[in-house]
Amino acid sequence: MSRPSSLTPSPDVEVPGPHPSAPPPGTELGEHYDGCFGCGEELENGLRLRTRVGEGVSVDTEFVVGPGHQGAPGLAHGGLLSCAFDEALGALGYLLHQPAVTARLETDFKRPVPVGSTLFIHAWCTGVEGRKIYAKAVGRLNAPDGPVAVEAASLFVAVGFEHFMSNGRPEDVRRAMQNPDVVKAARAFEVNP
Ligand SMILES: CCCCCCCC/C=C\CCCCCCCC(=O)SCCNC(=O)CCNC(=O)[C@H](O)C(C)(C)COP(=O)(O)OP(=O)(O)OC[C@H]1O[C@@H](n2cnc3c(N)ncnc32)[C@H](O)[C@@H]1OP(=O)(O)O
Repeated sequence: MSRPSSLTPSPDVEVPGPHPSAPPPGTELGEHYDGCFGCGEELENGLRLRTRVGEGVSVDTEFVVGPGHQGAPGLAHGGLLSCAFDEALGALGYLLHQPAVTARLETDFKRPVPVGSTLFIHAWCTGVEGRKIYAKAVGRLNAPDGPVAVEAASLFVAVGFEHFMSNGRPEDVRRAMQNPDVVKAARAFEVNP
């Protein structure tokens, strides 16, 4: 099936503000699920990213690149950098109070990212059209105003909670639903698990 390739919304699209009950700027969002490779706090080999709410529908995420994240010797693996961006962009759904999944993610690698560096990722929503949530992100080296190393653009598609319930491996879904934090995350989206 052919898909439109653009990751840019129509010029007249509305750029939404945060949902009235979205957490205020500065709030740390915490993990949305302990098995998440991007944000799971206890996941041994995960990225363990922490994300803070920014102004409007935006977030800031820091990725500390460690020796377990290498592609070439001493340099971050591009796929893991894309993963960090997927996580940061996905967190915008919290501010819109809308569960959503990545449909497209485009990543531009502009500079090498060495092990030991911190990538400061800023992600923001650029528009919502029906179920389609457009967003962009930029990653800067070692400081929020450091040189740009990575840029990303994405299209997320809004889904209902049943997307996770009916597509996830049943034992993982059952285990997740026993975790009060996941139930709390689901409630934060005002969906009924
Ligand atoms: C029980 C416990 C649960 C715990 C959970 C707690 C809450 C957590 C909530 C949130 C966590 C956030 C976590 C962030 C982590 C990172 C996010 C990820 O990595 S997500 C994983 C990777 N992504 C997928 O697995 C998607 C797989 N794809 C799909 O499921 C479908 O393709 C889906 C939902 C994306 C679309 O399918 P359709 O059938 O619902 O809808 P259609 O009609 O195809 O698309 C809707 C519109 O979007 C466009 N579209 C869809 N895909 C497109 C594409 N690839 N490129 C361009 N446009 C596309 C279409 O053209 C259509 O546009 P027009 O409305 O007609 O204008």
